[in-house]
Amino acid sequence: MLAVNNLFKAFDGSLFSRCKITALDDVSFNLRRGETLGIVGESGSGKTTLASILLRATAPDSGQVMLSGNDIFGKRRMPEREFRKKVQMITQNFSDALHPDMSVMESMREVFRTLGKKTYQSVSETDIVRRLNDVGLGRELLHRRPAQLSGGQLQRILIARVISLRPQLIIADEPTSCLDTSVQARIIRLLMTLKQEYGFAMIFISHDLPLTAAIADRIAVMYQGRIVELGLPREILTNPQHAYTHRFVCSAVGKHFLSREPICLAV
Ligand SMILES: Nc1ncnc2c1ncn2[C@@H]1O[C@H](COP(=O)(O)OP(=O)(O)OP(=O)(O)O)[C@@H](O)[C@H]1O
Repeated sequence: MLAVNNLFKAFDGSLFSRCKITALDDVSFNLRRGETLGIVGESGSGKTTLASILLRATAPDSGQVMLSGNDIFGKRRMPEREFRKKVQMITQNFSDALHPDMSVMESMREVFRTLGKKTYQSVSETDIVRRLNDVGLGRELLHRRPAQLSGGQLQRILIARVISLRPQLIIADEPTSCLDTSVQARIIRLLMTLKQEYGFAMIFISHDLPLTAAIADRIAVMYQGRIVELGLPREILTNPQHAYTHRFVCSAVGKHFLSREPICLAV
C-alpha cells in the first residue's frame, strides 16, 4: 500500500554554518494494508521529518513515496482533499489541535467538510454521537470546549475525527507521550481496537521501544537519519543486529531481553 523509496532530506544549518543537517539519509521501506510499522529512535534521528514527508507537508530532496501506486509528490499526485482522506495524523500536540472556541460538536462536524459539501451538510448529531461512542465518549461532551476536557478526552476526540475520514493510513507521532501511563494504555488499546474494526495501516512513531514492540507488526530503528534495522519486534528485542539497536534495546528494556546466543554487531 505504501512504498517509500530512497528518501533524502537535508536542512540548512545555522546562520553561521554552511553545513547542511542530514535529517533523512536513504530511507526505504514498504507498508502493507492494515499493517502497523513502529518507528523508533533517539531524538534527532529523523522520525518527525519522515512523518512530515509521508503527510506531504515537507518535500524530500530526492526519493519517492508511492501510496497505492500514486507518487504523492509526482506530477500526477492526487489532489489535497483526496490525499487528506487517505492519510491522517494523530500527534502528541492534541491540546492545540482543536479550535479553543469550538464545541466538540462543531469540531467534529468540521472534519466532515473534507468528505465534501453533501456529506458535511447531511451530518447529524446522531452521526457525531456515534463517532464519539466509537472512541468511548458520550453525548454529554457535545457542547464542551477544549479547555473543559481532559488530555485523554481531547486525544479521543482527535482520534474520532481522524477515524471519521476512514483513512487508509494513520501516522501516529508519539500520540500518548503527554498522557499519564494509565490513560496512555487506554488510548493505545483504543487505537488497536479501531484498527481491527476499520482496517487502517499505521505508522507508530515513538521513543518508547517496549510500547512500540507491544503493538507493532514490524519495527524500523532509525539512527542519524537512516533505518539501521527493520524487523519483527521479537527479533529487534532479542537479537538486534546493529550496534545502535543493541544499545537502544539495552537502555530501553535491559540486557535480560537479549538472547544468550552470540550477537552479531554490524558496527
Ligand atoms: N526545519 C528544520 N531546520 C533545520 N534542521 C531541522 C529542521 N527540522 C529538523 N531538523 C534537524 O533534522 C534532524 C532530524 O530531526 P527530526 O525532528 O526529524 O528528528 P526526530 O527523530 O523526530 O527527533 P525528536 O524525537 O526529538 O522529535 C535533527 O538534527 C533536527 O535538528
